[in-house]
Amino acid sequence: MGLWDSLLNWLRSLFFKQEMELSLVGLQNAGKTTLVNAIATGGYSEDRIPTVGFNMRKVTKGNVTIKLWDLGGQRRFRGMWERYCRGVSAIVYVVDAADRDSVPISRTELHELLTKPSLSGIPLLVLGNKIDKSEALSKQALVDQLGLDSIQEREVCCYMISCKDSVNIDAVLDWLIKHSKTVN
Ligand SMILES: Nc1nc2c(ncn2[C@@H]2O[C@H](COP(=O)(O)OP(=O)(O)OP(=O)(O)O)[C@@H](O)[C@H]2O)c(=O)[nH]1
Ligand SMILES: [Mg+2]
Repeated sequence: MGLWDSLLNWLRSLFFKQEMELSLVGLQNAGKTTLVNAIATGGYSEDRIPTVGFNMRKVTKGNVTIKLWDLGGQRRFRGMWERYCRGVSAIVYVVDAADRDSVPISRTELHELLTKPSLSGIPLLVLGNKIDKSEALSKQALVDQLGLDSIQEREVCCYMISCKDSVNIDAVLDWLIKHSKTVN
């Protein structure tokens, strides 16, 4: 980026602050918390520490502040997904694309969530994670198996990512930032 562009960006950031609130949902072990870490610090860990209830993280990227609700994906926590998805700028639904047996359950939970009237119209970003694994589904297979084409009256986008190898994390951030709201 040239000096002139940097200066413009800096001036812009003084006047326009963007803010957004997001919820990350999806089954346990999909990689939601790992994604939050990838976005926040670029770090990756093999540790598996299930989220109990939820965690809130604030991440600032340029002049955009992102408030992330990282929700627990185990069955006992799924009932509270709706509450934490209300009023967010976007719902991010993470799927383990390499765990083929779990995809039908993931589909059911996603469509169940989207029937809630309180969440109507909220943009949906579906992320097929763990594409570094050889058994991961292709994007088209995931889109078909999740029934994404049948979702109406909201914007739906799908990316295949790997938190482990940092594949497409930039594209996710770009999408998120495009969906943030200017607050002043
Ligand atoms: N191979 C591979 N493993 C990953 C990737 N992303 C996450 N994992 C692993 O998947 C496991 C679960 O990740 P978490 O981020 O804890 O999953 P979660 O969706 O937050 O799970 P809950 O909090 O229980 O809902 C961890 O062992 C991660 O290291 C990836 O892109 N590739
Ligand atoms: Mg978690």
